[in-house]
Amino acid sequence: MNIEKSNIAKLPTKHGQFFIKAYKYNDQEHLAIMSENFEKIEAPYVRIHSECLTGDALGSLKCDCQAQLNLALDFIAQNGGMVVYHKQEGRNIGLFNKVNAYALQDKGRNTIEANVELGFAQDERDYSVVGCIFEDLGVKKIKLITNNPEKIKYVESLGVNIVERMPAIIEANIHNKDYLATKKDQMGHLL
Ligand SMILES: Nc1nc2c(ncn2[C@@H]2O[C@H](COP(=O)(O)OP(=O)(O)OP(=O)(O)O)[C@@H](O)[C@H]2O)c(=O)[nH]1
Ligand SMILES: [Zn+2]
Repeated sequence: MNIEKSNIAKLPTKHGQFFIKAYKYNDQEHLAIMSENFEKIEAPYVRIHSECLTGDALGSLKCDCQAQLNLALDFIAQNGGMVVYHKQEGRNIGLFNKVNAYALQDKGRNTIEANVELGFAQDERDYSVVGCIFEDLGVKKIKLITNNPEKIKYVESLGVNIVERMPAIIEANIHNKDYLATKKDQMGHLL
């Protein structure tokens, strides 16, 4: 396992106080964003949040990422847990390719068709760093915040016990309703 771990630092945010720890893994840098009481909780809430610069930072309405991230940070600051900021932008095709995928979506392709037309699978994410982060932080039992069955499957494959699944459902808008429908109908998301 080729993983590099940073020291832990404090991160005060508008959502609450957190600690952060960075990980370098296969040329990508990821973050564990932990509530202050994280280590004392037997089954912490965990959100694995895949990077979406257009949503997370720019407030794009084409997806539900920023709202999900805000929901998770607010909830975890209050209830204890961790957000893994999984830096696999665009379901791991990268920002450049995601912009090209968006350009194809402007011409009528859905989120899956656009990926495939660019030569990618519908979802190129690899969650193995999440397993390394769980191991590093001694995570054995969690309450997982997600609608994505692939994330549930991955966490279960680690032998980590999911004692509860908390949905992360955001109200649709006119820009993301087709995207959310594709996730539900064709990607099996629990929406
Ligand atoms: N390639 C591509 N990636 C996208 C698109 N829209 C969002 N993403 C990326 O998809 C990832 C988020 O995936 P989502 O399907 O919203 O959510 P999820 O992480 O699979 O599941 P949840 O845990 O339920 O939120 C982020 O990496 C986004 O950058 C798109 O149209 N094309
Ligand atoms: Zn997004």
